[in-house]
Amino acid sequence: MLGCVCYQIPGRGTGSSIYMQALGVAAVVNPASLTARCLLPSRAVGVRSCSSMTGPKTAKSSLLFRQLFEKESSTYTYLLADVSHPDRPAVMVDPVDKTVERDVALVQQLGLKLLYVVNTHVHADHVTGTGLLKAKVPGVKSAISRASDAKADVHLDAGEKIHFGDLYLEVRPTPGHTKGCVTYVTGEGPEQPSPRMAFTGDALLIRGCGRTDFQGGDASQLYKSVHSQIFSLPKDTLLYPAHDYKGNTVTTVEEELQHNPRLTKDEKEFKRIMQNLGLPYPKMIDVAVPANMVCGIQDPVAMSAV
Ligand SMILES: N[C@@H](CCC(=O)N[C@@H](CSS)C(=O)NCC(=O)O)C(=O)O
Repeated sequence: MLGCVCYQIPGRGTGSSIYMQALGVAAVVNPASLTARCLLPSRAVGVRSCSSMTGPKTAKSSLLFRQLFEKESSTYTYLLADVSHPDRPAVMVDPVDKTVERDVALVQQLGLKLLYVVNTHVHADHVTGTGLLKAKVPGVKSAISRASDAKADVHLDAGEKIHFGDLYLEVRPTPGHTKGCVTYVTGEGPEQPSPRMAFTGDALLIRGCGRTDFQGGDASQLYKSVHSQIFSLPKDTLLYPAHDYKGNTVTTVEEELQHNPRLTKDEKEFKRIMQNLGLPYPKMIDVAVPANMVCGIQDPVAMSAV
């Protein structure tokens, strides 16, 4: 596990809490007081009624953020929570079955209420922890893109928002590594984390990108997805991938626009690079894909005993 020390930095912004990860770059500040608003679209996940949103709010949203690592598959799991909200509601992105005990313990220790476990896509290299988390944490809902065709409690479409307290993640479709890949991006606005943060799954890796040779992969589509949905974000947006094989933890749009050895090329050259990666298939692909199409629950009878 990398960087799980939480620092609270006083005196920044207008009294808001800042939580900073030890090894990551993420420093999340929400300086502005919330004002009366009703931004939730009817398709938003975690919809609250507009009446509960009226009237000025004086509380400030503070993001608690953790980047967690599973070493066998080099997978990052992310935990986000609104710790200004009395319920401390939380969302987990891309958990791994092997580290669910650790993740549940962390959620409990931090006093969080886990609302959603969301996946960026149907992973091919590890079994998601989603099913185990659903069994261990009462009330938690699984979510994945509708385009993935995978089973889940909530199917997400482009532009939908996953709300946790006063914070949210926006769903951006980024197919190409798989047909159902999405990137989750923190909200836009004065009360949302700044800089923004994007959880890119395997669409964008640090100085790389997801392979495109199975699960509906398509190099042209991936190129367009990354350029239109990720590189169009503000330059300082922090990018958090689902994997890193070299010990990196985070990058930015600006860094990848300058230094990504694949995605800085034109589309033709990108396709040529992707056709010649020569990577062996992930060792667990035959187990992982069918398991992840059902949120990691391969045997419902066995799971009911968990
Ligand atoms: N060796 C690993 C799998 C490594 C791999 O193929 N990673 C994928 C993401 S997980 S499907 C990938 O897209 N890699 C791109 C790259 O450039 O490395 C295993 O056997 O599990």
